[in-house]
Amino acid sequence: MAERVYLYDTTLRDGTQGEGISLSVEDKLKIVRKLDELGIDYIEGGWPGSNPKDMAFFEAVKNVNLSHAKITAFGSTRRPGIAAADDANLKKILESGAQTVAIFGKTWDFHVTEALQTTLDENLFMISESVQFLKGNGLEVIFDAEHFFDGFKRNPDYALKTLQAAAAAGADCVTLCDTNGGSLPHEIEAIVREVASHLLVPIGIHCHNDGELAVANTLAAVRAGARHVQGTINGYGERCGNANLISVIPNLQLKLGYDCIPEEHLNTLTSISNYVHEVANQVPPSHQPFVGKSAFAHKGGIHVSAVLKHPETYEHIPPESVGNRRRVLVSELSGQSNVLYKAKEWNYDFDKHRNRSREIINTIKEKEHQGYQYEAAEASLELLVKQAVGELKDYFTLDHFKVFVEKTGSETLTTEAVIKLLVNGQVVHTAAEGNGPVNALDHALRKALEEFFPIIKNMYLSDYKVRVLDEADATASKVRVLIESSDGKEKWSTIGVSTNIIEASWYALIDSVRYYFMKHEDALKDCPAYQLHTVKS
Ligand SMILES: CC(=O)SCCNC(=O)CCNC(=O)[C@H](O)C(C)(C)COP(=O)(O)OP(=O)(O)OC[C@H]1O[C@@H](n2cnc3c(N)ncnc32)[C@H](O)[C@@H]1OP(=O)(O)O
Ligand SMILES: CC(=O)C(=O)O
Repeated sequence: MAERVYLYDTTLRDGTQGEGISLSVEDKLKIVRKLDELGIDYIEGGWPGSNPKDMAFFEAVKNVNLSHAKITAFGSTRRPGIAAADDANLKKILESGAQTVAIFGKTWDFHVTEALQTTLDENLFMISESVQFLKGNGLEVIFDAEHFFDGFKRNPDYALKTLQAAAAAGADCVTLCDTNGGSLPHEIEAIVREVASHLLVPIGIHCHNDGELAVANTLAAVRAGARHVQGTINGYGERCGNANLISVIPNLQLKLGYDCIPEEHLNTLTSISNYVHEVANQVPPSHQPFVGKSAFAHKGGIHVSAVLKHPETYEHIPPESVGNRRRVLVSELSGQSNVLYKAKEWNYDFDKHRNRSREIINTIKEKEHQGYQYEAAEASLELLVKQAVGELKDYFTLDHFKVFVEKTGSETLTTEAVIKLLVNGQVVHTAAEGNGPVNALDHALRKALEEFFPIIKNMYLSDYKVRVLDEADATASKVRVLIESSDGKEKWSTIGVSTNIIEASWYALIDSVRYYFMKHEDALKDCPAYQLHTVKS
């Protein structure tokens, strides 16, 4: 049977020490429910002695029905020179009602003399008396050995004495903290092994990510005997953050064979990570290992060709095991395999030998050379492929458009677009105003098409981005326009490139409309203009 590693989440405490992360009591309660469902053993809710919000959290969480997790309060050892029973922070911990507490104490002699400005002996008393006080009040006590690795490297005897003081006073677990986050995995592994040979009490690990090694250091500690792992969801935390539990968990469970959360919950990691990003108002980093949008996104043709044969050729785990999914990107770095994969994803009957995939890929490479970027505009890519295989319908053809922008004196600027189109052999001529050239073109295009394709009323443009491609050429340079559209249910992205921003926008705009029509061919059957020819490639 797999050995158990206990998970201790500090997103709500150390996580909120990260710049830009602030959680309301309600946010914290939402995250608590998710972490409990996931199977986290301990959830550190905050520091009751720090602020009224954290205290309010401990009050509110009493009404949350948890199936597994223990709510933990955080605090420090007593201040120097006073009795533990008189220490305001320790009293607040008791007041919080939490049954488990993590208190941090100094283990690095330099911190004792410089930060606490007390004696090494007094610090040992502060640790043991604080632990005894909390144990005497019936709490489960985790001692967070702050700066343990830095302390041990400078003065191993004293650092060990601090742990022994906590253990002798009854601490249920001593957690070794790489507080400054600068240790290396081999150091962590050796030091944890050494400590484990001196202590009987369970050992925990708490790593910061200043050397980008928090996850690696956590795994090294577990290999050396730590069985209690602290971290945060998505690695939020002071400075560069904490060990990211979203990465620690699958590494421990899938790679090292430990038992952390129920097997069947592993595939909720992606949704939990996104949920916490959402609650914390953070944009999920697409490159986040295991759960990011790009974590299983294959771009290079060589990779895609192999993944189509055997996914494990370029995937360290099956994406579904953590609730993620494989994606294939098409770009100038693609081979035919990328196009074949996408065609299959779009349910096209596509064959390497029959369907000119070589020509398609060459067109894509040429267009990317001109400035297109299809990985950001899959709807335009799908249109390109569909047209190349002769299946794209000719919904409308442009005869011409004109855009007028007028500004007189202090009058408000006005914009008007005039469009002449051919729809199913019929000439349509319309004009419309807008609050800018693209908006006016969009209005005029809709006006022209509405009579023939009433479903166009269901879609709208939801985002518009412009990027100048050759900045050195200033106003003469090419621009790339990306338009995101939506019908309230789906979203799709289209692209246009030109030296003229209005022309680039037009290309992206008509791709957006053509894509919507293509995806709703069934609904088009009831439209007056549905006798369409296919577009010649
Ligand atoms: C490694 C970690 O991440 S520990 C967690 C750090 N998190 C936080 O600091 C967030 C919450 N903190 C707070 O709300 C406040 O700092 C409080 C309420 C805890 C303290 O506020 P204040 O009383 O105004 O003190 P201040 O923050 O200025 O200084 C910290 C004090 O704690 C003392 N202290 C630091 N570590 C310890 C410890 N392990 N045990 C006892 N006292 C400690 C410091 O020596 C300093 O004392 P001093 O005021 O006599 O110089
Ligand atoms: C306790 C803690 O957060 C640290 O030492 O980093």
